Amino acid sequence: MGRGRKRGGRGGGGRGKPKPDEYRTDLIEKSDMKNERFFAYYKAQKIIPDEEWEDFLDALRTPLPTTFRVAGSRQIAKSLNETIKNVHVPLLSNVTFEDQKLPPPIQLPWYPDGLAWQFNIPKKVLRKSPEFKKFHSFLVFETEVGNISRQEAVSMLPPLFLEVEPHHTVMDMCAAPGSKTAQLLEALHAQDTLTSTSIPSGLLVANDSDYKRTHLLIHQSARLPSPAFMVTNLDASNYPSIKLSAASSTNRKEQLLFDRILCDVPCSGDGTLRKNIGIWKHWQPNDGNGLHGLQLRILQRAMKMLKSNGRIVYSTCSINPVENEAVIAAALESNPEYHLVDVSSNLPELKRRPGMSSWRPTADKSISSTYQTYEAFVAADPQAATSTKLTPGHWPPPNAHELKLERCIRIYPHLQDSGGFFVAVLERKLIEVPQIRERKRTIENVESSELETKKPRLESEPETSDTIVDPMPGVDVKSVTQEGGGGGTSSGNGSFKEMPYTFLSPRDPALLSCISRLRLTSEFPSSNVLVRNPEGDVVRSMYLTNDLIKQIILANDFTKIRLTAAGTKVFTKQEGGKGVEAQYRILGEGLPVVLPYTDPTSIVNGNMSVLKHLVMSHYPLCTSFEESFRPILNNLDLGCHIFRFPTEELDGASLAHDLLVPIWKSGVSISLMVDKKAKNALSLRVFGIEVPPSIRDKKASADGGEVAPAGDFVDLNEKMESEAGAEGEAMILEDVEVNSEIEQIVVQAL
Ligand SMILES: C[S@@+](CC[C@H](N)C(=O)[O-])C[C@H]1O[C@@H](n2cnc3c(N)ncnc32)[C@H](O)[C@@H]1O
Repeated sequence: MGRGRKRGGRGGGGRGKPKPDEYRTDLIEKSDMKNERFFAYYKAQKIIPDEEWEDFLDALRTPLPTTFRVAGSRQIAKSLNETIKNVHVPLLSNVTFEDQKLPPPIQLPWYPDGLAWQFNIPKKVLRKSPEFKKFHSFLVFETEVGNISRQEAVSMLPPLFLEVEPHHTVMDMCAAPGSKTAQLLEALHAQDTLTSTSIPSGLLVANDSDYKRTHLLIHQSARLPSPAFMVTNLDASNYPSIKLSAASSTNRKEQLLFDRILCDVPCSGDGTLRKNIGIWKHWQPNDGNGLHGLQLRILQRAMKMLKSNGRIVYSTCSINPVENEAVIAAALESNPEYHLVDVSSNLPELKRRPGMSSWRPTADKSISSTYQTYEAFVAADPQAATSTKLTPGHWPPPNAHELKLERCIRIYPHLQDSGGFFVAVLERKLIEVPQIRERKRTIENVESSELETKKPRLESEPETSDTIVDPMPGVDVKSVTQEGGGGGTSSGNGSFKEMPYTFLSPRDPALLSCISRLRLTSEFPSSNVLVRNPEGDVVRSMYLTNDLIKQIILANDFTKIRLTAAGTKVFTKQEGGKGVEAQYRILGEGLPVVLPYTDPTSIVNGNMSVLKHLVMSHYPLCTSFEESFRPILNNLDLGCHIFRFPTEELDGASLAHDLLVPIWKSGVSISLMVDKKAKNALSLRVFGIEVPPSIRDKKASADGGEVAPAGDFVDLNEKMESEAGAEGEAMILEDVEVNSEIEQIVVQAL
């Protein structure tokens, strides 16, 4: 997408003849989908052969089909994909609406393991056809819990070309709203099983310069909780060095370098015309011209942060060579240790066109002329040359053919009914440069590349060799915060108001109580648990990180790297309700992370009818469960437990794999501690029905309030536009709270 400007277009709609208002919020007739500047500019670039021009325009004027990806960890995705293939598609294969046969969803042929789908059904049909309505509900609820991601087909490409593995250190430079971040996280977690999350040795840093948008990244990550994930809020073109712990002999801090970097840079977004139809009205070549400098600086900064033999994927949703090949060419010119990778045999079913080696920029809004060389441009209009942002780097370099720019990938809308897109895969040759010299060069190069200066938001980091306070695991020291390393506070960094990250002592009483409550084994990495306050008080939530993230937090001033999130939340404080003391409970999102360390004898085994009762009722009384299960419930201590429901089929309902859920036992009832939307998704998946509204929902509805709307099946970029004004915190899903007030309502109602 582009720079987050307001756009009215919405995806969906069919290829037939749906009325425009079925998928458009800002009406525009096909005949108005034109822009002479756009036509003149792209004809001059010769981006496609003349004989394809009309097909290209036709595709641009047709709404995009809906595409989605089955997300989540690999095994869960495969299991859900089977459900779509074997249950939903057959049900949708013979559906007619107003005497027209509707096509069922189809798999995108190029996406690995058939995990991406496309369908072309107008919104009206989704609302009115019972079969498609049910499918739509399924998509909405599975999206809410992160098992499905509505995402433009072409936007799924960059993470596939990055080829991330669990041991990789990965950076997503411009990550929000995070659809590609989610794909990268899934690749990092390739070793997760159906029920438990692995702790990768690598990490993913998701960065965005827009603070509000970083909260979308945090929201996204709650869908695939990872101790190996962190979010930063920095200008990617000036990203500071992240330090690792001091090397013991010299006490000098090494720089974190990356195996994989994604540069999905801000762009003019003209490849998204089918969705963002406002671009028809406003498009002009200076959109791309003005972004070239920032795009190049972001890519060049990434090139300095990559390990030898590492890989960078640069992508835009623009078809403008000034934002694409020109950036790649200029970056290769200044970084000769890099080359473009030939990925022509990857994703063989993907229809693509080679990158361009010649193009003709212009600064002229009405495109009366384009110029073959920078010199020709300056000669034609010396004044314009000084007043525009055009540089020689906007043009192809004289050695363009040597750079193998044809290895870049161009996707046009008419090739496979998608958006327009650009991808380039770059690798750094193995070089034997000592890392410490590399770091010095890094800083120098970044500074010298700041020709079109954008005032850096951060002060440059002092080159200190501060001592790191790193407690030995198992040694009972006072809580250690990353402030031990940098001594920074948020006040030192302008508007950055995040709370610090403080690691708990493994003997912290609150942590020990969680460990004993859940009977966690001694392998649980209890020295990697942190809280978000300077004193190390366990006020509300505890987070788990992997070793590498811990190392980074301890070695860096979190305000300098503007660390917005790190690790994943595992335990949270739960007020107990009547007669029950407050205690820490495991969160739904933390359970798969903690499960491998849980003593199996502490897990309570349930069955399908118990599950159904828990899902369909709100805070059911212990006495309302089947008789054989009541003694088990009676024997449980008050508070938090883990229940396991094994694979089973009962009365047409089926669990495809073991299900593990957090449960809370209060004085009189037990409840499933999962978010309302997750509960609905579970119910639809297992029992084929939605959860009936709770008493609280009914009461809210009677009072004229809003009751958990199912919402639309929207993609993150669209969601961004509508939620941009909302406070990030409000978007983070929280588990349901059980409190005495709700308990009372339940008891009264029963
Ligand atoms: C094309 S969008 C990224 C889409 C994202 N990769 C995804 O797949 O969901 C570009 C992002 O870059 C961010 N951005 C713009 N300028 C930036 C900069 N200088 N540094 C870092 N991020 C920047 C914008 O806030 C926007 O979220």
